[in-house]
Amino acid sequence: MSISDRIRVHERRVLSDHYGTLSSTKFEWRRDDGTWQTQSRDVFDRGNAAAILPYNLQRRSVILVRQFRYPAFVNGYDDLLIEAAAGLLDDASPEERIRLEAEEETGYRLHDVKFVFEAFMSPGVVTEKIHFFVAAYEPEMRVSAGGGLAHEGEEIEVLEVGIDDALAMVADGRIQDAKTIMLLQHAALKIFV
Ligand SMILES: Nc1nc2c(ncn2[C@@H]2O[C@H](COP(=O)(O)OP(=O)(O)O[C@H]3O[C@H](CO)[C@@H](O)[C@H](O)[C@@H]3O)[C@@H](O)[C@H]2O)c(=O)[nH]1
Ligand SMILES: [Mg+2]
Repeated sequence: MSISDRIRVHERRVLSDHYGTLSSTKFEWRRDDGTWQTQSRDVFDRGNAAAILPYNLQRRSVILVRQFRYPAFVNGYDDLLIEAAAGLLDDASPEERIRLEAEEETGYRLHDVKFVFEAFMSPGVVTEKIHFFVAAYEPEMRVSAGGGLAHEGEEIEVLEVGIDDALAMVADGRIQDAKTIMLLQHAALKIFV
């Protein structure tokens, strides 16, 4: 099924074109009763991304990262943010990108990575879709300290956390990043059973 015959795009203006593109589009949407309604929406396009949760069943642990996020800070989160490792795809495939990103940020060179689902994270405003992965890890897969790219401003701490502690951190607000909560809940439902 396609809904493309319900949309007539009239005008798209680029408001900002820097790390991402912010545009404003005027379009008509054909409502259920058949009438055409004019709407305007601002849209931020920064490309798509991938995120991963490395897990170890024997240790009942997961690997997370911790870093400064200015948008969260400016919205009242006065601490470093705990997240699953993630990165923008640029032009790579999600699987290719997430292996590189996992190693760059966590220092773990993962073997099999498994795709679990994909999701729009803020579909009213942001075009971004995140591709989600999980991967089993062993301590000896750690080949470097990780930490991200300092020259890009990244300063990433690597955390090995018990799954029960991580879920408690979701419950009490110490973990507030959506992609991380989604992956931890997936792990609780499908991996640590
Ligand atoms: N100077 C500058 N650099 C930027 C800007 N935006 C991004 N960058 C650079 O681009 C890098 C992107 O790093 P990635 O690891 O590829 O992406 P990410 O920021 O971790 O994004 C992931 O997490 C976000 C927060 O949850 C997600 O929003 C995003 O979808 C993705 O999953 C940043 O470290 C930073 O160096 C910007 O506006 N200005
Ligand atoms: Mg990242």
